[in-house]
Amino acid sequence: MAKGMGAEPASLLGMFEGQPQGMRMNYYPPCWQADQVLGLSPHSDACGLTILLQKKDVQGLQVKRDGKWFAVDALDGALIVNVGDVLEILSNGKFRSAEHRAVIHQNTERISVAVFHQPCQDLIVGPLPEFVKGDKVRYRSTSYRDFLTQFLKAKLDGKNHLEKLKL
Ligand SMILES: O=C(O)CCC(=O)C(=O)O
Ligand SMILES: [Fe+2]
Repeated sequence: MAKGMGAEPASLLGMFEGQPQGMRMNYYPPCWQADQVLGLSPHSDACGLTILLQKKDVQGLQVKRDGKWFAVDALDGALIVNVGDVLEILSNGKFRSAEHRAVIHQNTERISVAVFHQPCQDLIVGPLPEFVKGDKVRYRSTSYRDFLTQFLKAKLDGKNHLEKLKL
């Protein structure tokens, strides 16, 4: 990904190599009021990259693009890769974290498994010079520990937690 943006691969690799990965298993039971509730509120993930496995044939993940929600096909055995907030900050906005949510169904349960690739908790996360180059710095720097704490403390609310870091 770094190469695609004209940066050294080592610039991003160094942030995530050997660092912890978190895993969350999401279980969405059927709900008779499925059209009135969400399984998971809109958010972007507070990590570098997320790799997501969905139970085959049961759609539920939606991503927001240009203000509209789009369903992501649940293909058998396919992994979905989502850009997280840390990658958006490090790349000075060249990569955008994916705003997403999960809907549920009236008669069918759904399961997904997300693996979050995180940087070291002590890392100061801010735009990397290689990604800023002639551009202006677009995000305030913060420690990953603080960013994650704020994210976990607040209710899921789209990309608001990231907006607060924008300059
Ligand atoms: O269930 C899904 O497809 C999405 C899960 C998710 O966004 C998450 O665990 O952060
Ligand atoms: Fe997520």
